[in-house]
Amino acid sequence: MPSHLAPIEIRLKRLPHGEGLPVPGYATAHAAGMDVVSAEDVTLQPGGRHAVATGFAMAIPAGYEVQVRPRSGLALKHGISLPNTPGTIDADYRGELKIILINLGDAPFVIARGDRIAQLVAAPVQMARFAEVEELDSTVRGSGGFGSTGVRSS
Ligand SMILES: O=c1ccn([C@H]2C[C@H](O)[C@@H](COP(=O)(O)OP(=O)(O)OP(=O)(O)O)O2)c(=O)[nH]1
Ligand SMILES: [Mg+2]
Repeated sequence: MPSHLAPIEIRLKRLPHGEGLPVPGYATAHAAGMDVVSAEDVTLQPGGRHAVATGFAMAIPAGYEVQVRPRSGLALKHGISLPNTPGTIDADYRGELKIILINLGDAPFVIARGDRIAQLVAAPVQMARFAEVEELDSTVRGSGGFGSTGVRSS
């Protein structure tokens, strides 16, 4: 296993209402995301959103984050997504992990406690700082953006 694939350890605290729920984990050997389940029964109306409890808090090692991503099956079949995807779990956050779900489908979506609702991807964080300057170096692109390279010539 390449060294960058060695798993990091994330301390996990089970909250009282997380009793009996599975620890988030990978469904297959090389899955990128750990499935996380709901700690509550909730119904999302079409267009509705809710911060769904997971029953866990965590302490991510400094220099890492956890990204919260939708599950494609729920997205495709039911229009269930995350309005803030990918959600960002900071290394210094000690509150409960919540999954902000939105129902983009046209039918109410019923979530039962224990249902897998999202997936968690651990990732390194490159810290940076801004150095304010008077002028920036010039490039071929310049200020072109937002589709500037997609314009057809004829
Ligand atoms: O889907 C999410 C997104 C965030 N969080 C928690 C962990 C994260 O560290 C904290 C803050 O998230 P974020 O920085 O995205 O939100 P904010 O609106 O900037 O709030 P804050 O001012 O608290 O940083 O909220 C979740 O539990 N689930
Ligand atoms: Mg923030």
